[in-house]
Amino acid sequence: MSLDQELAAGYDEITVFLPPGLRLGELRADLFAAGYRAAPQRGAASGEASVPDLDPYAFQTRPTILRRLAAILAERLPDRLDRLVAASASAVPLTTAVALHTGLPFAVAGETTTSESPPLGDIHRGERIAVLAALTVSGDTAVRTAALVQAQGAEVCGVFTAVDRTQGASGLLDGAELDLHVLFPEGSADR
Ligand SMILES: O=C(O)c1cc(=O)[nH]c(=O)n1[C@@H]1O[C@H](COP(=O)(O)O)[C@@H](O)[C@H]1O
Repeated sequence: MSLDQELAAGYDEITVFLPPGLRLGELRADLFAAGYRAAPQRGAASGEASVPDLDPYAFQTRPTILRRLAAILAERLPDRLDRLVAASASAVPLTTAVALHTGLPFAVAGETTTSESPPLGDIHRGERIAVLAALTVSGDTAVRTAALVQAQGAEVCGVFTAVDRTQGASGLLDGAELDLHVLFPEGSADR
């Protein structure tokens, strides 16, 4: 059975009959299988040990994955949150899904976002905000987004990412005094 057939046949609802560990394990396998599939191999041309790219759109554009991801991430958000902010365009599908799941409004930061051109959508002074990413690598995008949110006078209550490629984001966010919450830290076993 192909990945497409398996995902189409599989349930995508959270069910009380599935233990949480199994639920997470199945989502992890589906997410990485979809994310690596179409992605090019970094370093392959230069002869270095190749590391596959992970395409955040490939796993977020499957409703069976996105719906479960949003439900699980929503459970991990802190209480008394006022808003979500997507750290980049590639975090918009996940942020939209979590917003629908929780009822929280959201704003979007993009590559062109600067202090003169703040994230799209409302952000109000004093709000408690979670920054959402589909994927963190160096953590730079998340840190820049958090700084822009803070520049609007809002409080960043953590950065939540579906996947961290374990290539430095936790150190960078630590240095910026931001809490990084990772659903799936990428390991060699995921490839
Ligand atoms: O830029 C990357 O290194 C990257 C590698 C990869 O495998 N997949 C991938 O999506 N990216 C990009 O990495 C961004 C986040 O990178 P950092 O800002 O370094 O955390 C994402 O928004 C993607 O645009």
